[in-house]
Amino acid sequence: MTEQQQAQKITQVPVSLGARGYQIMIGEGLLADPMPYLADILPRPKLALVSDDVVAARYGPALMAALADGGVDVDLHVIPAGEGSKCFAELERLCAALLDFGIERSDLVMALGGGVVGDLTGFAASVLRRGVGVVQLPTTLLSQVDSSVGGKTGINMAQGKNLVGAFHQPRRVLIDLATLDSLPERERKAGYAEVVKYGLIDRPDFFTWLERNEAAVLKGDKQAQAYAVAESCRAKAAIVVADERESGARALLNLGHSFGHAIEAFAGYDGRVLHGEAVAIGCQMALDLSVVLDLCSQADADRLRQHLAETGLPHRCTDLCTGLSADRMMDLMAQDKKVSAGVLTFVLSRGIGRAFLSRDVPPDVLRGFLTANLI
Ligand SMILES: NC(=O)c1ccc[n+]([C@@H]2O[C@H](COP(=O)([O-])OP(=O)(O)OC[C@H]3O[C@@H](n4cnc5c(N)ncnc54)[C@H](O)[C@@H]3O)[C@@H](O)[C@H]2O)c1
Ligand SMILES: O=C(O)C(=O)C[C@@H](O)[C@H](O)[C@H](O)COP(=O)(O)O
Ligand SMILES: [Zn+2]
Repeated sequence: MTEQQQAQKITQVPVSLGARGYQIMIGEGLLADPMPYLADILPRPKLALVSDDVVAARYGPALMAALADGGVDVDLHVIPAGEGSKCFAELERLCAALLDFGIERSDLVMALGGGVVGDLTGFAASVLRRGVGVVQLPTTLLSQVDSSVGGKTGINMAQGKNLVGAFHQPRRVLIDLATLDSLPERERKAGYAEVVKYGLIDRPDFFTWLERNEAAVLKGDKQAQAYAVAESCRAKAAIVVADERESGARALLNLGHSFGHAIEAFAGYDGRVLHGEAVAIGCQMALDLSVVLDLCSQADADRLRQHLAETGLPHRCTDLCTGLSADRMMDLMAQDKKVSAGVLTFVLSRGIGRAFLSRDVPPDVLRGFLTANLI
């Protein structure tokens, strides 16, 4: 770590994937002076920056000025904010803009924004000239703790979330905690659901820490945010390193997502249900289903319910998604990428911090559970 990084209290989390490995750099104010964290990987003094209209307006000018001061000429492409931009039309527009910019195979594209910008830009980078580099500059809590790390990229289809995509690891992830200060409260809470997910998967002590520090994280205490973001990145990196392309353990990161993605697809990607909100509901449903299957104690499922309620996150499907029937939910869940030979691999739980994968959920039990929890 350089002297400047030490002075600025930068936390580094490595994602040790050999030739595809990279550093996650976490600190406050990194985007105000990004060159020290990028100079070693910039191929030429020209790069493409992708953002959404909200983030571009707020953070684009200062970032571009800082890069210009460092001698880097930036070409900005702006997409409309919101989940609706994870679609073929925006992908095509972005690819055309990057080709017009003159993107070369050795170039880097920078994604400045939340998971929508990161997933779309990462996917474009994975296919342009069969693969150009991408740097993630995540500006939402969700993207800082989850989507910027691990290389999953993609777009949505009417049939389901992220059904067209690729694995494409970033070259670097720069997390500026200062950007969280302008994030709307609802978005902060939604991102917090993915933080809670890591506690539920395999970090029970982290879950206990979150129970005591959730208000500090959400209200903007920088020390608490730095710890929560770094611990989340460490949790995700450990799983990604063990199973980069989800042939096994990485599916644990999908805790709550089989239910959550079905809820998002039903709602139609129009902002009515945010990804993190759907994940909060999905995590609660995963633990409640585990109780029904006699795998998890009622006390642990209730502990999660209480934590989500205290946070102000939705935790019942009916909180956000009325009219979704058990049959429709089962149809939507059939599109889950964890389905093989027609059987869905569920992420279930034996308690807080004890998630595991199961292909043994009887369809009639699932139907009964959904019927009791929907509409
Ligand atoms: N690739 C992965 O591993 C992965 C992991 C988790 C989620 N995701 C995906 O991420 C997406 C959700 O990402 P998200 O929650 O970041 O949503 P988002 O990208 O839609 O951002 C949320 C909203 O906040 C605004 N915003 C962003 N940063 C801001 C800031 N600093 N200040 C003010 N406003 C700001 C955006 O303009 C947008 O309106 C979903 O599509 C989900 O599927 C992907
Ligand atoms: O990185 C992963 O692996 C995850 O599953 C992280 C999830 O939070 C994220 O929402 C991811 O995009 C879901 O992946 P998918 O393959 O189920 O679409
Ligand atoms: Zn997610």
